[in-house]
Amino acid sequence: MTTFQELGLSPELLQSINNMGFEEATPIQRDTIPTAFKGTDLIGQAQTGTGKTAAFGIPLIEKMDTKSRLVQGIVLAPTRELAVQVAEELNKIGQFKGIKTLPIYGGQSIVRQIKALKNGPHIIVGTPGRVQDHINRKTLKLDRVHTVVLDEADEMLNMGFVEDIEKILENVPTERHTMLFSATMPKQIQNLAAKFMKDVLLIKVKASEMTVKNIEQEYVEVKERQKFDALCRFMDIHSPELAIVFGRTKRRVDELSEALSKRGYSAEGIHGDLPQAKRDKVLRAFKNNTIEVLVATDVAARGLDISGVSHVYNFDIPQDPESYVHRIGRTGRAGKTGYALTFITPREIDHLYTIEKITKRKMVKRVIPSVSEAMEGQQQITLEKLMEVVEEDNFSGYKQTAVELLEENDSVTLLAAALKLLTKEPDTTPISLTDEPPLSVKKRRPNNRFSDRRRSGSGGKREGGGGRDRRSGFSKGERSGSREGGSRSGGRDQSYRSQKRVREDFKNRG
Ligand SMILES: Nc1ncnc2c1ncn2[C@@H]1O[C@H](COP(=O)(O)OP(=O)(O)OP(=O)(O)O)[C@@H](O)[C@H]1O
Ligand SMILES: [Mg+2]
Repeated sequence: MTTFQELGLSPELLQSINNMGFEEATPIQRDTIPTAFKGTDLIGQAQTGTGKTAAFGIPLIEKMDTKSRLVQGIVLAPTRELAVQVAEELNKIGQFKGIKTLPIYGGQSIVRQIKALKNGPHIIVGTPGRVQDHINRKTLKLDRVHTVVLDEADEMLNMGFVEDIEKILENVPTERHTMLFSATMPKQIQNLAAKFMKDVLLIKVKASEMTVKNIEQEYVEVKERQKFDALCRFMDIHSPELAIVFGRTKRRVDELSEALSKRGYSAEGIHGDLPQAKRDKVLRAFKNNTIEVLVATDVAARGLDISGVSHVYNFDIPQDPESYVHRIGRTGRAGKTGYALTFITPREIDHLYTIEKITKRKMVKRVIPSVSEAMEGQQQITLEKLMEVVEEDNFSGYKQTAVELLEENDSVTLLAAALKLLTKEPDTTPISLTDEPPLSVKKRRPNNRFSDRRRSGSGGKREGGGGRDRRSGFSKGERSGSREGGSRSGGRDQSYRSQKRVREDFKNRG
């Protein structure tokens, strides 16, 4: 165990870390913070949800000069929501040192951002498009920046972003400290990264598997037409606290969230073609538990830290193993348990093997639950809710009516009727979902992945690895306004009940 004190943090940072409830450093924090303090360029790779943000955030903030009103540090992130989330975390870490971090991203009023930039933030967390926009307008100067971080570095350095990053870095002094972080770091991206750094050190937290152990991973083979009913049945059985359902395209997400709502689930969709205000609203509702199911493109696959996400459903198989790792990493964060289920159509089975090979982890095969199993699942949920009310013992106003009812009916009949009333029975409301063709082999390859993004057509538009840019389907009109797109967020605590439920689900699946 390594404490933050042992890592040599200043009293101000120790105070904020303590306020944030961090008791000990995670392995990536333990391994990277001392190296970062020395100013060595590094690539930090560790599994999803293991505290990479603070691993770069702590040294970044320690290096800030509070007396200066110039921007000294910049963090680049692939999506808007992730930029916001990272800025929030940095503001927490820098709270007692008086370090101000400002997120700047597309889709938000540029005038507001220009005003905020004049307030002298020490650190900027931005999406590449909007950062470039401010550089061009001369509303953001990076000539005093001494530390640069690329969060989700492999995503940032893919072909869709690399030119933007190069352009931004041209504005930063060459004498700088650069840090790259991600849960995945394909070899070719590591090689590319060397171009941006000096004597780079790869700090990789050793793990036998690429995904965290506490995420239960399963798959189910389904025909395209069976997918939706299968999803509903699985969700009825699992009863997720919060679930993310990933679809391949924007159209898919729209249709899926509408179909789920029709069937009585509390679901909303998020993707890069939605106005930023809508994206913010949906994500806020998900974090507040106002909605229980977030249907998303890969825009929500990277970095988002929403506690309470107990289940991830890959309704469509991800485009590549990296995307799989990040998608399922939205659950099972900070040591919590999680569950991920991937739908595979018969022609996509090879993709499953590739994912298993790269992640070094086998998924357990499931079969589609029957209607009666789904029904049992729902009854179980009703029972749990009922027993909670019984424990709360706050229903004396109903007792007289109960006594009267029991005079004319037997208790089993009454209870069964009440259970029926409370149970969400399997619903067969017709829905409309356009078939998605199976993922083809060539689209999986990282090098093709990016050109796929550029090619994305209108109907079933792909979002690409993060649904960000003109190249990833974030498309039109984002040059000056809302170019990058994307999405991520911050968190709550998973309740005991949901954890218990997850565990019980695991047991039920045997
Ligand atoms: N030392 C710590 N002790 C306890 N919780 C921590 C610690 N460090 C970070 N966390 C919390 O763990 C959660 C995950 O952290 P973070 O989002 O930085 O993960 P990540 O490694 O960047 O994941 P991803 O690869 O998905 O981006 C956050 O809620 C964060 O506040
Ligand atoms: Mg992260």
